[in-house]
Amino acid sequence: MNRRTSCGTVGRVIELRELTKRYGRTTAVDSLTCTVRPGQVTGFLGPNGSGKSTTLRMILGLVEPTRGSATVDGRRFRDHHRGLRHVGALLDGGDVHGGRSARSHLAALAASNGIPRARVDHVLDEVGLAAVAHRRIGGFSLGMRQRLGIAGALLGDPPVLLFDEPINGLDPEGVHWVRGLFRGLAAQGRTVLVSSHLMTEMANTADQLVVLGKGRLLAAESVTDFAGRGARPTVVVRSADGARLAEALTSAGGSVGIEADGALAVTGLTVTRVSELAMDRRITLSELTTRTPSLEEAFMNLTTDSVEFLAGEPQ
Ligand SMILES: Nc1ncnc2c1ncn2[C@@H]1O[C@H](COP(=O)(O)OP(=O)(O)OP(=O)(O)O)[C@@H](O)[C@H]1O
Repeated sequence: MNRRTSCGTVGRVIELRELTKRYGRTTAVDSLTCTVRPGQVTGFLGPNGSGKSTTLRMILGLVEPTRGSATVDGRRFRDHHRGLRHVGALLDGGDVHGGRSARSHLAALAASNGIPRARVDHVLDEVGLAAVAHRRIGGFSLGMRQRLGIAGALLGDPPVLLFDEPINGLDPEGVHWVRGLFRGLAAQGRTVLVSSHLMTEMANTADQLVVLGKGRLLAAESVTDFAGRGARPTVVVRSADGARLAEALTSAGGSVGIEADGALAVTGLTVTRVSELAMDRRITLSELTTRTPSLEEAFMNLTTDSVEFLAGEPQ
């Protein structure tokens, strides 16, 4: 990657304090308090409609909070006077003038933000659009528009970067590229906040997670801690004497479910305890393993109660 490590790039802390936005009777963001730190990629996760975009817009001063505050480096975005040179953002990749070329779009953005023109070709190169820089944006694929939006965010070489659903429309090569880009930006000491409604997209990219459900903070912790807390490991145990085993496990305080293939799925007891209980009763086991929930399962467990519409639910 051909990036300057310039700009005295000391990343900046984003602080959200009791941040709240109401639209009529809808509370889009509800008393959100959290800190997003430099030098790491923070995944901003939540189901559709959980308030991610509204939060990003409040950080950028595009939406006025009903209550609370969103600051970068201790000040509101609009008090920084450095615009795109302070915080770069991809909000909606499709939201550009289709009649312009990629280069003229970025040149106009550079001019209105006091950014040197040389940055335009630099970022076009960085996002892989140099060869199509002269083409009209109207003919761009969704993936190319996303890349252009990312170029716009990088244009001011800012210490703070916000990306709203940046992976939408990117092909697998694009997804791989964008992950490396985010990690590289964080390694340079920048603050990188990336929203997504899919945990799988964040699992290999983010160091930290901020998880929202119906506008409320559900979790703010490292990916590793999140993976460990989502649900307790399940002990999977199999025996020809399943009914007697299930009874022993239940009376010892375990919760026992029966899998489609007849194995027992036990929570609330360690694998050692399950083994002891079987031995005490001389029950022979044909399988004894533990299953740790995937990040995706942990995310689903945490957010299921806060999705706006569940499949199959009457609307
Ligand atoms: N301008 C608006 N007027 C009224 N309601 C709004 C407005 N913007 C957002 N909302 C509502 O606020 C809630 C949060 O929306 P928001 O777009 O911030 O969520 P999100 O997590 O970004 O969702 P998605 O992943 O679908 O983009 C939703 O219920 C949405 O309908």
